[in-house]
Amino acid sequence: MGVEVSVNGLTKSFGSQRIWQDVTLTLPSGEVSVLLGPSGTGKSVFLKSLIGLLRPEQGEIIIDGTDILTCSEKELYEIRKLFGVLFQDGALFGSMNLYDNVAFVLREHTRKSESDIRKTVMEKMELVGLLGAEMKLPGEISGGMRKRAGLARALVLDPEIVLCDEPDSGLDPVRTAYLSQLLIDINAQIDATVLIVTHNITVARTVPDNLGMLFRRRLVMFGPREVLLTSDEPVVEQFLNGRRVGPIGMSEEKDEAQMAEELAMRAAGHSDGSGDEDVRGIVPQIEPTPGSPVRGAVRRRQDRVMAILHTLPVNAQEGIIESLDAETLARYGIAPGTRSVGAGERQPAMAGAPAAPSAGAAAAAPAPRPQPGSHAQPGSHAQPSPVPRPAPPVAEVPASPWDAPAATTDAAPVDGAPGGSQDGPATATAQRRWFRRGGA
Ligand SMILES: Nc1ncnc2c1ncn2[C@@H]1O[C@H](COP(=O)(O)OP(=O)(O)OP(=O)(O)O)[C@@H](O)[C@H]1O
Repeated sequence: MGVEVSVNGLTKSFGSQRIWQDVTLTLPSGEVSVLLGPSGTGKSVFLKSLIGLLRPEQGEIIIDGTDILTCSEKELYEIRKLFGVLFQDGALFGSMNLYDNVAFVLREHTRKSESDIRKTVMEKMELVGLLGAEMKLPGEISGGMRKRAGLARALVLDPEIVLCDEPDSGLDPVRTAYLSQLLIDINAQIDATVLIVTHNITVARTVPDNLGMLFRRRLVMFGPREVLLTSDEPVVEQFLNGRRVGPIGMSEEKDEAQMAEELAMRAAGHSDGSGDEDVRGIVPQIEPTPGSPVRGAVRRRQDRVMAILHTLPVNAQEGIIESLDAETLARYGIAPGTRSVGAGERQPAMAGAPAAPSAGAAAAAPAPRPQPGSHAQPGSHAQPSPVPRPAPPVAEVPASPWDAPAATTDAAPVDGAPGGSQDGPATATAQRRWFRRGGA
């Protein structure tokens, strides 16, 4: 199984240009995560930081128990061996055929014999559907095939963590759909932890187990896919719908006058650049091609998400519960007809939330609260909101730049019922007991 990547309070600047700050998230072992964000928000910088190619000035990146920002060069070298990276352009050597491009890594970094190298290269070429194209040069094949070749090369050292920088860039929607399927199939095959950076809304909606978004130098949210896909956060809503109206502007920042003008245009019937329909909502996730191994991440993620279900926004809870069959619901002690089990978005964070089954589980909750020893500071996500926004999320949920999470919410009672009715447990402890009993 792939290793967990835990990022705490990470801040990166180039000179006086702050790229992002106080980024805290965990990529759970073996799961697929997508990081979204408008152009220039530092997604590629984030990927490069994870692999130690760039050095954030603050925070921690814990991989396999090692903080790569403070470890020795030798340790970093070892940690890097865990990674396979698919760069935006495939980063293939133009003068080498695909076979040699893939073999290059093995020749450089291992002492394998040529016959062993051949075995591995052909295995990876088969995995990405390129058997028969080994002798072609990168310039002789399509963009989609180049991506596949780049992926074969990324997989050649059997990585435990796979980073993909805009795997869809330059691909048409059909090739993108094939590549999305391939990424899921590969995850099923090798059970690696995968992080994909993209702007592609379809990829974001259909591929990952977890979704996050960078905007205005902050991680707006990170958590189970259902949280972002049902979010009312204006910046998430705008991005997922690909519309002009919203906080994201052409050059990222947008002033109130422009916002007002765009709203007036929309009210007057001008298209805002999106389709008519709001595309938010939980759509089915791509499953491995029939005949592939079962994705180990699915069951692990289900256990993890169900353990934190009560902390998620109500919309996300409802979507998750709806997606489960009666037998699965029963396994988690959720009674038929239950729509949600926690006060979610209408409530502050619950005191002493139940222990998660693994470090990854807790950390993969959206924007976990800063822990002792973490560099993230309470309230550090605070930023004035330029637009009216819906009710604030729970402190454990979106680390939104629009919210100033109250440092004291940990101790606040939860006085709404699971599902938001008025007669439920009055405290977090009571709610936990209620959850264990299987709800109302
Ligand atoms: N090595 C570097 N030195 C100085 N500035 C850099 C460096 N690398 C990236 N930047 C700057 O960091 C910012 C974020 O760049 P990055 O490529 O990470 O954005 P992105 O979100 O991946 O964008 P896109 O979606 O367009 O690929 C940009 O302003 C870029 O110019």
